[in-house]
Amino acid sequence: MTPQPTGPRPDAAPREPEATSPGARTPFGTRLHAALAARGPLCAGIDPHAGLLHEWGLADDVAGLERFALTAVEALAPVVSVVKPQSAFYERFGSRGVAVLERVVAASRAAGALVLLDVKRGDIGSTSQAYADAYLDPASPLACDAITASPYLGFGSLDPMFDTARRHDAGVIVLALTSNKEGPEVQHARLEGGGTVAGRVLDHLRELNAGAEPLGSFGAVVGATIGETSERLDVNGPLLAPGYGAQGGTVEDLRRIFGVASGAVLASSSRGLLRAGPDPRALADAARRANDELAALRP
Ligand SMILES: O=c1ccn([C@@H]2O[C@H](COP(=O)(O)O)[C@@H](O)[C@H]2O)c(=O)[nH]1
Repeated sequence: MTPQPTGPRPDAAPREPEATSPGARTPFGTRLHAALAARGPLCAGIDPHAGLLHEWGLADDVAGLERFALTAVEALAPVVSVVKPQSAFYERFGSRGVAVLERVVAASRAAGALVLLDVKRGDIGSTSQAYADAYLDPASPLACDAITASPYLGFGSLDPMFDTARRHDAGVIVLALTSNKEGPEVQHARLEGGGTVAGRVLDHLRELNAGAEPLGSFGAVVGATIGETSERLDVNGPLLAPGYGAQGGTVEDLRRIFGVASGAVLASSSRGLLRAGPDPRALADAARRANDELAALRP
């Protein structure tokens, strides 16, 4: 199958208000706050699963990947506040897959969406710096607005990412209470001084975001599927909620879990949304419907 051009189609749906302020020195949290108000809380995951390529009538190869990902971007990036490509689905095709990811990032930003790259990086500090240079420095070919990070080498090992993000007005969203059933084994573990591992991550994020207005740039991943939690989720930063859609999380779950912090929620759906394709209009309509139902989260 021949990859299609990514420019706007003459019959494309009208674009929602601009989510970003290109070129402006504006912190990620401020840009996200404006994007949520302009376009709503839906974060569109662009995850080219082999099964989805098949459902769309595409081959599970680089040409299929490119067609799938760029069609999804063309349909969704003009509509949603944030696009979240999951890096693994591009990396599985090696350097040519990563080249497609670079185009996904560039085309999404050109269409006015913020790009949160889901890479869940975390390592010793010196390597964390290299990850920060790869994803958060505008000079890098894979520079994004924000990335996901894993704190399990110790929260402080992510400092180079936070410092680099501050320098370049980018964001870092850290795993706290993930949507998968295996997460609690580590995240609910109790610390010697009291509290849980997840609670400590949330405390660190609250400290990093102290005084930031209207929203800090350092956020937490808290799944829409976690059920009940007694953790304080108000970190004055973005709350990325994967698990909405295909994993079973609903708007009601989000309201119950996040309560007063619901205004900072970015509800992420990948498969649930992408199954509306390959028709770009059907994809864009599915995103609008999701944003309409998620409007119940706004204060
Ligand atoms: O706790 C987490 C953290 C990240 N994810 C990622 O979000 C999407 C979910 O995809 P769906 O198709 O909407 O289930 C995927 O990229 C995961 O890697 C998560 O699910 N849970």
